[in-house]
Amino acid sequence: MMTGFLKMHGLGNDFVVVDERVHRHDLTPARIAALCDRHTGIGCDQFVTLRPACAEGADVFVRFFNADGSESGACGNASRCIADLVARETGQEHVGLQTRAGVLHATIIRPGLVTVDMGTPAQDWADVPLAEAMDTLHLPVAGDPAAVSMGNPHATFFLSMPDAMDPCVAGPALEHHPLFPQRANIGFAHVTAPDAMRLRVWERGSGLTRACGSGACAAVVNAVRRGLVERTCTVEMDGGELTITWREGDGHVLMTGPATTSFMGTFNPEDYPR
Ligand SMILES: N[C@H](CCC[C@H](N)C(=O)O)C(=O)O
Repeated sequence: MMTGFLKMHGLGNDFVVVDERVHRHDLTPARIAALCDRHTGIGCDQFVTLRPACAEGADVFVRFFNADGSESGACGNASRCIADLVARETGQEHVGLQTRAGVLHATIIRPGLVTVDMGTPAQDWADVPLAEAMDTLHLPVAGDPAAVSMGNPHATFFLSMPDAMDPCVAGPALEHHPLFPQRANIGFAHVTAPDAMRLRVWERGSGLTRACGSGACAAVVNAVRRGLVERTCTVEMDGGELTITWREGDGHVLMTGPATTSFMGTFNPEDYPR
């Protein structure tokens, strides 16, 4: 049976979205990885499935998979895209997204521009599973990263020079470093003003992407904790900008940016390995 999909992106971080709210499709991790391949599949950074929500306040249950078929608890850019999609279907201004990391609340500012409340960051290194707490001395690159979970594990390196480190060189070794038993998304940030930074992210399971929403949230939280930026900060990535606010009071992280639909298509799952 043919399976329909939507191709969407947030700042060039691109997604194949399969709607399983009516029919389940036979999507194994190997099949997802094959579909994500840019040469022999559809091609995307993340594969997203939609199922009926079963949590209070949620309109849809969203799952995020990386290009290698592994699953992630969070994906900021895809969360904006799915909120935009549900809003277009229902006319709602507020959309609840059930994810593996909890229910996220999104607000449509206008079609194609969405704020997602990414929830509260987990405390520093404590919530990013580490093999040995705080032992960052033996990392393959120089630096003193800060780690935080936004529903998925992130480490941010703060660079004194813009683009001082090539994410494609440093990223893979750090992603797979024994320090991170669940692997990690690795951000390389350079603060350019009290309210602005440049960021590139080597993503766990997907490699270098043009933008990473949860990575931008993590970078701002880590930078605020180190006194490097204000609580509202613009994050410039290769694909464009997000505005991140780490709200005082309840400590929620708000991410605002675009959500774009590229095209619709169909594929036959049986053409891909199971
Ligand atoms: N691109 C996503 C992050 C995917 C995270 C994933 N690579 C992992 O945690 O394994 C974002 O916009 O937040």
